Amino acid sequence: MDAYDIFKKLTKGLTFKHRVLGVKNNDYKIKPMLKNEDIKNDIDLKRIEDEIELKQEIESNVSGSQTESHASEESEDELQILEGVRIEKKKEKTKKKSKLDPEKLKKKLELEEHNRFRNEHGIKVVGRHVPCALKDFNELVSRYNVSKALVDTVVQCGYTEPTPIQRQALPCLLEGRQIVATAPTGSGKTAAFLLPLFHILGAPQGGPRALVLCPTRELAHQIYREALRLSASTQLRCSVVKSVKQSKVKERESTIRRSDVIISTPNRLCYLLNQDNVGIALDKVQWLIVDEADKMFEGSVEEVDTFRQQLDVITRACSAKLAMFSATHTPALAKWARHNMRGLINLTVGHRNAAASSVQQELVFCGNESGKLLAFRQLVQRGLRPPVLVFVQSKDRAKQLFKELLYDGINVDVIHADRTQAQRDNVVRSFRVGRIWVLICTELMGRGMDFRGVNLVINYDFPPSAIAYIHRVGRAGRAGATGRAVTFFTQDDVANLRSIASVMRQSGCAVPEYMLAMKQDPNKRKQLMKRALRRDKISTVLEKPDKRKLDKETPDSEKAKTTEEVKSGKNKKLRRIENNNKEGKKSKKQLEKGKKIMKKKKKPKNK
Ligand SMILES: Nc1ncnc2c1ncn2[C@@H]1O[C@H](COP(=O)(O)OP(=O)(O)OP(=O)(O)O)[C@@H](O)[C@H]1O
Repeated sequence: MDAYDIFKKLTKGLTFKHRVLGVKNNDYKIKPMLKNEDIKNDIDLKRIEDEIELKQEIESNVSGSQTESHASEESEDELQILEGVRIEKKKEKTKKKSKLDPEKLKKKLELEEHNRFRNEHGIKVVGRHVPCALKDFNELVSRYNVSKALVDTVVQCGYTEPTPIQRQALPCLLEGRQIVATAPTGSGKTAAFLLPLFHILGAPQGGPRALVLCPTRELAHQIYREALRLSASTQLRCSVVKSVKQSKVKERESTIRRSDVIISTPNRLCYLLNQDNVGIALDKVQWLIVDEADKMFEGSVEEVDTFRQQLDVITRACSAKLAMFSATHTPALAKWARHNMRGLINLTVGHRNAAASSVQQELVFCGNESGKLLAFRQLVQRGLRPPVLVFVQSKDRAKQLFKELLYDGINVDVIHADRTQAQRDNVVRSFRVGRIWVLICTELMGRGMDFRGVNLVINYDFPPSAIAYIHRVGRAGRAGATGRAVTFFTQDDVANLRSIASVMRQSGCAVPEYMLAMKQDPNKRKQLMKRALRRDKISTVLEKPDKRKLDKETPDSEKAKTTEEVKSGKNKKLRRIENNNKEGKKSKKQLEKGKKIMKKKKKPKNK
């Protein structure tokens, strides 16, 4: 009888749940007390291991529960089976038993249920002790003691059930957790941050006690309108920081002091904070909400007077909790949040950095600038269903396109930074009520703007980045509606074509394979982020070609020909002057010179 046989006899009836020797989490451990030189026994132990595994497999197939009871019956702490080989019962066994504690099991099942619910709504969370998502708005009353009147107002606004971002962001903010929330365009992020504020602030006290920052004045006004709607049942005072002319500074100061919630661009608020004669204190601010948060971290750290620096000024002026919201997420935002937000919860709905799946997207190759105008007019001919948003890359191009379309018989208007605030407000209002069918705009309107019923977005100029694309096309297909986005592109736009094609593919739209396989030049893409591409003027009137562009694009042979032509043109001119001189005719310059001399001569000497 060898060692293996003895071991087999002694361990009859015993079950080894996991592999023994060298494997973690085993219930029993064989502690080799052998000297290193005893190799034979070592080999035996290996064999024993394999045998035990096999036995265990067979036993568990016959009766799973029986094996459990066998193991539990064994009360000895240690089994001396061989000289030098000892089986030790692991102390962790009692711990494992406690895992089956009914309380813990209940909690575990509940957690699994919450995760399943989140998965159903495409919600992903990263963070510690994340509050569970809301089933419906009434839960706000039962779980968080939110006033019934506030919940009723929400329902009156037509919000019958919470959107996924609202399901998860509302409990987080109501439990005082700092969050970075990323959810698709048009998915109700505004209400997701306004509602908890109204509950937390309770009765009006002034302050201000909550700040909402966003990148544009238009968006600030839109958030303000939504805040007025949702806070109708409360006495809270919400204000938007309007123009900050020197004459109005004092007026703004008192409005801010009396308000509970302030909505502003970082720029305007910083301007007021920097005024010597203005005493705005942000020390009472409890919550700082940043909408379109990733926009605040665009550009490099070295750049001056950026949103990032303005945000730093504001966060230093108040010791508030932070919540960041956007449809897109960037590494710069993630880094800042990691360093500045304690107990952070990262909350994502759907795919990060994806276009809204409710928007049907297509790419149209137009060849060149005149091709774009032609493609646009073809779209109009086929019939546009207003309201339509048309994006161009600069205010000059917005003006040019407006001039072209003005007489095309469509109600068109334009909005850009060169228009006065009153004009901009007027245009937005007219577009909302349907007086304007086609609105030409720049990146100014790309983020956050919520125009009900926009069913077509035309990217007349290719977006400078995939992030800009996601926000632009997200002006259509909002709040559960469907929409369409058409993006024109020319040979000049290939730098960003692949990334935008990937975004389209991710949201389920058809894109040609070659676009996804294209090489991308990261330097060119970075340049495009800083400075927009130079494009030919939008015009049906033939213009002189841009000489600089011509020089770049014309091949050398062609260039030589062109230079020859220019030279011969110059020579022709010279020849004409020469001929004129020969014939005794004077050039214009010569005539003017002569006139001046004559005038001098005519001046009276005795003055
Ligand atoms: N629970 C809800 N049920 C129905 N509609 C809702 C709900 N919550 C918000 N909405 C509506 O959805 C639309 C889009 O909301 P909102 O502007 O807040 O979107 P967003 O996520 O901030 O979009 P963006 O990323 O473009 O800024 C609004 O018209 C709003 O009234």
